[in-house]
Amino acid sequence: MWRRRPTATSFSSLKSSLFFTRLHFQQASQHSAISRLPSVPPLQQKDGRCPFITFVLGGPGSGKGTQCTKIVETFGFKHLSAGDLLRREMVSNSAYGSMILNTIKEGRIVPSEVTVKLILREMESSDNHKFLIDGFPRCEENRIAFEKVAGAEPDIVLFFDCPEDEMVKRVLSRNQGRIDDNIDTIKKRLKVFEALNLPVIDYYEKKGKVHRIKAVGTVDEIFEQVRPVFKACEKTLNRS
Ligand SMILES: Nc1ncnc2c1ncn2[C@@H]1O[C@H](COP(=O)(O)OP(=O)(O)OP(=O)(O)O)[C@@H](O)[C@H]1O
Ligand SMILES: Nc1ccn([C@@H]2O[C@H](COP(=O)(O)O)[C@@H](O)[C@H]2O)c(=O)n1
Repeated sequence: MWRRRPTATSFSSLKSSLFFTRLHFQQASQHSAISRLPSVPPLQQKDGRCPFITFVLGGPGSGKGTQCTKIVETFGFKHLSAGDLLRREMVSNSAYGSMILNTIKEGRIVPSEVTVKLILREMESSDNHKFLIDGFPRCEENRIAFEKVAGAEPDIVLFFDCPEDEMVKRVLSRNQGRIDDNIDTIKKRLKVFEALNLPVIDYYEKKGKVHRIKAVGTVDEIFEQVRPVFKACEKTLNRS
């Protein structure tokens, strides 16, 4: 369970949904607008612990979800896939349902207000303090909104670096009935990844937080690059 200090800002106190939606469509002006949001004190768990946050990034089909499953098994993290949370919200009779459906179909990015709220709700209801936040932040708006609202930065960022042709091949053979696993949407998702997600990776690279994983080879071979990243921060993982 999580507790926020009394001064922490919640979404309800952040201007309005319209504010975030407008930001989504006005990438150029978003940074100055979001940067005016008040910062909040860092989230702390009920037992006084701070969460260990890993952002898991990479293009569509780069293998993020597959590797997260192995990290959960080996290191006991809680896996939060932003895409899964949005798909669950989409089919839950939520007011956001049709907006999420259309956005995913088009390979675009759902406004941060929605996604950050879903992620924080999961974090707040978890007893775990180690989180893999998979497929988030997808753009600078996501990143800034999370950092402002959660009052936290990731401890580390994993970037699964995979050639485009391999990502396309994997997505097209995933066969899970996803509405965005078709060639037209994949092309759009790849463009969005390059234009909006790579700048986030660059941002964290400059802060020395990115661990770049060459995401080719078998699942086990790739995991052998991932394992030492978490081994190296075992002390921090068990911090109190
Ligand atoms: N190393 C690998 N070699 C071959 N196939 C893989 C590998 N890793 C994952 N896959 C397969 O590729 C597909 C995409 O993997 P996964 O769902 O983990 O990617 P993702 O990055 O989470 O994708 P998305 O962002 O689209 O949700 C899955 O069918 C998965 O089984
Ligand atoms: N932060 C995010 C994450 C995802 N989306 C939308 O969901 C789609 C599927 O995401 P996966 O991570 O499961 O591939 C993605 O293409 C986006 O439309 C989002 O908006 N914001």
